[in-house]
Amino acid sequence: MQSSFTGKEIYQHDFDPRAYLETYYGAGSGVFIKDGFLKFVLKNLHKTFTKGGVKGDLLIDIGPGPAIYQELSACEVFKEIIAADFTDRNRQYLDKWLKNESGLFDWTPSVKFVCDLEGSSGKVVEKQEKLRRTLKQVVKCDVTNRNPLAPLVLPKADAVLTVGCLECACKDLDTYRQVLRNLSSLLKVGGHLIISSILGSTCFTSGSKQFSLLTLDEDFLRAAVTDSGFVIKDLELLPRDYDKEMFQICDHNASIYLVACKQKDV
Ligand SMILES: C[S@@+](CC[C@H](N)C(=O)[O-])C[C@H]1O[C@@H](n2cnc3c(N)ncnc32)[C@H](O)[C@@H]1O
Repeated sequence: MQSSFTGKEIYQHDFDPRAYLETYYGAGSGVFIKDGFLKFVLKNLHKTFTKGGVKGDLLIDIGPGPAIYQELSACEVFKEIIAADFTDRNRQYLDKWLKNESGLFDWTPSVKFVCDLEGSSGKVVEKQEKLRRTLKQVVKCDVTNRNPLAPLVLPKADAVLTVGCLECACKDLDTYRQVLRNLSSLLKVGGHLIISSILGSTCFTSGSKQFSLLTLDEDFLRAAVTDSGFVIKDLELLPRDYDKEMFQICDHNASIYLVACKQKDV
């Protein structure tokens, strides 16, 4: 299995958006459907953007890949969402979704799940149109840059959301700590950082290609987020029985979801 770091250029060249979505989110057979990760993240995002009180003008979604599920709850409480990913193909895929082009991956099951959580079952079409109105821009991003969105300079955001990206983008724990500071620079003081990551794995497979994962654990994340000038407001763990075909496992087979509030720049 892959052991060396597969950086951003490998994503640019080898990461196939559709293959990734089918493998991990495909109805019934998707890895994240079967192991409960998708519902874990959707339930926590719903909690964060309702009872959790996280809302505002701007949310930046860092490393969305071709996925939109992670924005379905946020689009009810943010005026604007900006999606920011490194690869051209992922951004192009999101742009196609925004244009409601035919033949794209069908997110209906995830949209329905979120509508059910919101007590608005049957509003699947309206929910997707709401997200299409709220997701205003899809921009290039490299989280290892001090300004991850350079050359774009945005107003400070009320929230930065990142799911399953940082463990892919960082070659080591020091880089991860620096990336947290980079993401913090995008946020207002009092703004929220929302991270969901896979713990305890070194590699995943998508479209027959292997991509490295920085091996993370709860203790490291708690310390790194706190040391980056945040106070952790919510932290949930999902013990998972990873699909051994798709992931190379170390230990701590779990996923984490955390919400932290920015106290200061560091
Ligand atoms: C496993 S995918 C996560 C996709 C999605 N967030 C999800 O929840 O399934 C990892 C993403 O990280 C992005 N990525 C890798 N290196 C990056 C970097 N240096 N800066 C920004 N994004 C990066 C890739 O383009 C890819 O879209």
